Amino acid sequence: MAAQSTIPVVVNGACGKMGREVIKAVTAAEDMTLVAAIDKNPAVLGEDIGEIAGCGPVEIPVTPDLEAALVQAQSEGLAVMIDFTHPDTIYNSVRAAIAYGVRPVVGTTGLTADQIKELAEFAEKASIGCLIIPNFSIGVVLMQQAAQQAAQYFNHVEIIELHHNQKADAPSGTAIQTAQMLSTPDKAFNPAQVEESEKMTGARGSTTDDGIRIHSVRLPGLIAHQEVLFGAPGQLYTLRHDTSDRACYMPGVLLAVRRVMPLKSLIYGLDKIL
Ligand SMILES: NC(=O)C1=CN([C@@H]2O[C@H](COP(=O)(O)OP(=O)(O)OC[C@H]3O[C@@H](n4cnc5c(N)ncnc54)[C@H](OP(=O)(O)O)[C@@H]3O)[C@@H](O)[C@H]2O)C=CC1
Ligand SMILES: O=C(O)C1=N[C@H](C(=O)O)C[C@H](O)C1
Repeated sequence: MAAQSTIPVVVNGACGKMGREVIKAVTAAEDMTLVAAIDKNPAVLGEDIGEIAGCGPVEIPVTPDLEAALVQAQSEGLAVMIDFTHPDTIYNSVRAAIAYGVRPVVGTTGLTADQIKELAEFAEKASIGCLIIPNFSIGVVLMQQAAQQAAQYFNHVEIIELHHNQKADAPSGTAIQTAQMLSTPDKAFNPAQVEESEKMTGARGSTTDDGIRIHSVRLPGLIAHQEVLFGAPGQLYTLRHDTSDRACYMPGVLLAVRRVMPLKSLIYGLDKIL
């Protein structure tokens, strides 16, 4: 069989904040062909997704029918579904893509650890690559790696994530992944110094099994930001990442589309494919 010239791509959640950036990036990528743009907003169904994304007409109408798009993509070669939708629907969409032989590249956050495990088993059985990437920006990977290093030397750490107030899930996928990356067997963070009592529920944030605190802020005016604060007697070490434009995620998204093609199982995190 002749090698395919471009990667057929389905974008799920195409009309959303991330979806519109992805449409611009995919249509500009020479090695990818946009096959379908899926969204559920009735007001935009049938409209040209290029017009909605602001990159000019691309003659792909917005449709709500993910399954038909997966069938079409699969018929055009080894295909990829990029998903930026909603925590409530992402599990079923990933299962559907794998069932149709289409490789999922998942930016949508909010999957539970159990769901990720099940999807990994499903992808493994189907021998289909799948990437779940809580954050596609290189700056966040570097912040997480610096935090991982610092966690070897500090016993006290709290994460503050700050996002726009349209965000459905809390804490952010990035904060959860960051906390996971700091975990090592046998280490409990933030050993209590006094007996604390919360006078308002949630004042001290949520706590991971190994004691890392995560605090979530939601405000208009924010995009996506995270601080990792390490404390020790006499010093504070603060790492911070700020997103000022969602374009920052696109190099990571396009890299993930290329990297998922030869995979036969699920990988979690951009750091694993750089
Ligand atoms: N991994 C990463 O680097 C990043 C991840 N994200 C994550 O991506 C997700 C989307 O974020 P964002 O773009 O800001 O959100 P938006 O709400 O702006 O966009 C989501 C889009 O998906 C549509 N949608 C929701 N459910 C479905 C469905 N079942 N089928 C088809 N379309 C659907 C929405 O339609 P409607 O408006 O009608 O609901 C909307 O158009 C979130 O989970 C967010 O946390 C965001 C930024 C970066
Ligand atoms: O909803 C967002 O905006 C973002 N979601 C991701 C997350 O939950 O970590 C990635 C980034 O923080 C932007």
